[in-house]
Amino acid sequence: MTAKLIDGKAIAQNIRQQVATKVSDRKAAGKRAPGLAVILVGTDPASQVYVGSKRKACEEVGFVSKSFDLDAETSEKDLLALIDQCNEDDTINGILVQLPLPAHIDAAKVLERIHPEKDVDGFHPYNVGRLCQRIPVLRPCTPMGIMTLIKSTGVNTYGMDAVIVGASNIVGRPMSLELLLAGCTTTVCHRFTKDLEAKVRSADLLVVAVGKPGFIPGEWIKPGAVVIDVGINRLDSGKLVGDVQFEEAAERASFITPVPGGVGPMTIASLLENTLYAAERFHDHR
Ligand SMILES: Nc1nc2c(c(=O)[nH]1)N[C@@H](CN(C=O)c1ccc(C(=O)N[C@@H](CCC(=O)O)C(=O)O)cc1)CN2
Repeated sequence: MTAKLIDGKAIAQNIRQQVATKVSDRKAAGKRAPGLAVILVGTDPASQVYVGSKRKACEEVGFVSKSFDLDAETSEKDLLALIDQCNEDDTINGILVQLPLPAHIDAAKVLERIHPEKDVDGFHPYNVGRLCQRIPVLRPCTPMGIMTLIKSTGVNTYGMDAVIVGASNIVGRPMSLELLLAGCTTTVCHRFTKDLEAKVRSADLLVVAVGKPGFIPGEWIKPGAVVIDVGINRLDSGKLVGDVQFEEAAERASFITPVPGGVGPMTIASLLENTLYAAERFHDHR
């Protein structure tokens, strides 16, 4: 392997430590611990794991974590009423609704109901619009964490050709806005993209978020490229792998994220940063 590994686990741990120190300073100054409401609808096993990790991370940094576990049959109306209640609650600084939601619930409507100042996932149209206009406030957690990883490499992103494979609302689209803000010329690829191989081969910086194991062959990687793999795919053997063929890609890239231990831990670290930011910027006067 010639690429340097970007150690997301270690970088995330460092952020968590910094957040914990700030929370304990707040408490020493007589301020309330930030509160995060984590809402899970249904019993999707992966969502249960992620929500469990988020709640544990909150407790470890000294936040107050409020858990709402709702039945898969919960109506959209009841979920919206719970969000209204959290919006009104002064002890809650951040509200997170774990995705995906069951099919009978309109996710866009639910995310739009969260008050933008408590939208620590950064999915509300207000916050996405702010990022689009180069005045970000609360930023979507996975792309925000990826920007922290890219910064840690010391590479200068200005003028880079960045290619993103995957155009989801959670990763691909906000990622394109982050990279544009960081001076990249950005291409977003999706299922209708023609000649994906040529686009990937042209990338100085490649972000892949499609959820298909080994989808990008290592030989497509441009020599010296920075490769960020967002995919987390569990094989029948139980092994976790990304969307990029890691060993082959690592022979060509300059920097690469591993799976696990790359982007995943940064999603939770960014959530903690956003929750602390929301408490300090919007709610300390209460
Ligand atoms: N409301 C949200 N829902 C979802 C988001 C989100 O940001 N907000 N993102 C994903 C899932 N996700 C967080 O919710 C998430 C995914 C992965 C990890 C992580 O730490 N992964 C580890 C491996 C964990 C494992 O063993 O499975 C890693 O990559 O090292 C954290 C959070 C969808 N929903």
